[in-house]
Amino acid sequence: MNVLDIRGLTKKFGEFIAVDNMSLSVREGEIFGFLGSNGAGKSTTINLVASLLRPTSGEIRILERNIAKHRRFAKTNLGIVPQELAIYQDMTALENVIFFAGLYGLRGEELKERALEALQFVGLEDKEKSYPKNFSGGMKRRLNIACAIAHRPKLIIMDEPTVGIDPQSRNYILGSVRRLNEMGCTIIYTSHYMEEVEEICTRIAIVDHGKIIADGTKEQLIAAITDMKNITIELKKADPELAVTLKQIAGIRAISVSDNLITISSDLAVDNLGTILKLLIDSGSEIKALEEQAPNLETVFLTLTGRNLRD
Ligand SMILES: Nc1ncnc2c1ncn2[C@@H]1O[C@H](COP(=O)(O)OP(=O)(O)OP(=O)(O)O)[C@@H](O)[C@H]1O
Repeated sequence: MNVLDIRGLTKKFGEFIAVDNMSLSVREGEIFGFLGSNGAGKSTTINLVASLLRPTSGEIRILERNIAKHRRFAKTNLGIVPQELAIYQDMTALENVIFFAGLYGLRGEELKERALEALQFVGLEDKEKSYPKNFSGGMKRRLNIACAIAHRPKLIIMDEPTVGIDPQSRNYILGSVRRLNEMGCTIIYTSHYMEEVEEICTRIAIVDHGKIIADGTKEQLIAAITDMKNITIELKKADPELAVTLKQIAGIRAISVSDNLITISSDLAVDNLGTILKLLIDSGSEIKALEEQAPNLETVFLTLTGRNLRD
């Protein structure tokens, strides 16, 4: 069964098209990765699924029911972990979870039990009476998750839940995504961290300019570009202008320069390493490391969008 179906979804802000005739299905039991660089349209799509925005056109179905016609059904079956923390600083951890779970229709003892269970799930059971203003970034993120899952939704959408937190909390959150999935939840996970998506997602969609430009398992996505290679070059100092000159070299399909790292997606069949090296040396660049690898998910993203995920 499909937990989510998006058909021909478009969202315009004035003349600007943020989501462009998007179609997508997420099946029960998947951990579905939604990958896209800044402004690709991920949060707008999520806000449309959450009914926080109205589509310009198109249809969204949750568990095969149109969300515009079955608002209550959609709400009770969906849990959203928003990108921006949505918690009240002047309410205790438990009060926060009770407040949000209450919005989904839970009441009385059941509400309190589920709220305590959700706090336990994210490892904050001993913090029920504490105020989030005293929490670390990672604890606030975990509380944010507890608020979204206490009503036991079938579909949970997490919008970059690991941004700016310590590695321990990050691992805790990734572990909880897996446990939620094992308990029967379908998860949509958006992230800027390719390695997280590679680690936990069973299927991945790449979003660019409001469209899904590729969709499949990690292996399927990589198999589509086996004729490519990935070249990474670490320089003492990388000038973004280098991308423009490197782009002229035969075989190079896409380049990204971030910090001191140049990532190149190139045709496997073209032997261009010598030309690349000569150009870098002629430009006065100091090369610290150079590596040629088989394509990975980063290469797929770079080849298809022409950008690095974090550009
Ligand atoms: N309310 C709005 N009014 C006008 N433009 C908007 C509005 N909301 C989003 N946009 C634009 O729509 C595009 C898609 O934004 P969106 O937030 O969906 O991207 P995203 O993929 O979630 O990016 P990020 O990773 O930065 O969150 C952006 O260009 C953004 O500026």
